[in-house]
Amino acid sequence: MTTNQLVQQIKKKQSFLCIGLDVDLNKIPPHLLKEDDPIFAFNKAIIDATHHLCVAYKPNTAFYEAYGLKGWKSLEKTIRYLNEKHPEIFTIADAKRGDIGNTSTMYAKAFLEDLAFDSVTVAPYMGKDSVEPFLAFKDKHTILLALTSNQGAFDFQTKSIDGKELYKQVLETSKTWENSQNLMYVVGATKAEFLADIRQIIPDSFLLVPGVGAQGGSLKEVCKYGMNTQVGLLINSSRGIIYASKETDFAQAAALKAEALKKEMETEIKRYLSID
Ligand SMILES: O=c1ccn([C@@H]2O[C@H](COP(=O)(O)O)[C@@H](O)[C@H]2O)c(=O)[nH]1
Repeated sequence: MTTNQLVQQIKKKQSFLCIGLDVDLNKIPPHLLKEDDPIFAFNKAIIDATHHLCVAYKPNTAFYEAYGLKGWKSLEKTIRYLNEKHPEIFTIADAKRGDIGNTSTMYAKAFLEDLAFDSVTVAPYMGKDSVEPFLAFKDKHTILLALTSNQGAFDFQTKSIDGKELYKQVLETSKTWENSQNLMYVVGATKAEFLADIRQIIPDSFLLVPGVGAQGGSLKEVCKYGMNTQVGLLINSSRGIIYASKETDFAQAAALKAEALKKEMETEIKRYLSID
């Protein structure tokens, strides 16, 4: 999917919501455990109930890898279902990969070619040759960890080296890489106050922003400092949406949570932009 197609979806739906499909068998409604593939049954119900409210889905691959081959099959069924039924929706494999060049090429093939996700999250710390293999895929996106939502982000990412914070060096240096137009960046909603500085360096890039909902980040603050003329934000919520109920109404309950966030997004779009 091109960035332009993503922007068109945001305008059409007046939403920049990304729903995280982080499926934990201990948290899903017990009646689903009788299904052949409880993870896929859960995801399908959530997707069917929420697809009109969001522009992206983000399965975190850890929640599938934890269940071995079965989990990988559930991930594959989920992405195939999304690509077949809702090809207009942007898909993110939150896998946080990155390795020496030839290994990164294999990771990129796995997520962008075989599973056919639109994007994959990548850690920047092995540098240019570990990220460029992902960037080589046309109309696919590499979402680089810039400033993460967790407390540990302050251990390294905000530390100054030669007078500049490491996360800023990641942003600046990555702009010089081949096919850098295919880059997006992860910035945690819990770090909204950093967004003004971040926008000075990457005014036009899309940001994937996890951390609203369960981690307590503020959607309003993220929009205040992070929205650009094309919106430029995909705000993710996982647990805050998908685990709204453990009963048979779980998908409807998830849709209500998603709708509440989407309404807030509509307000923010109206506040800062006049897109239609
Ligand atoms: O900085 C980061 C990078 C990734 N994540 C991931 O996003 C979701 C957040 O889930 P919630 O349940 O809405 O808290 C999850 O998959 C994380 O691994 C992040 O939180 N922060």
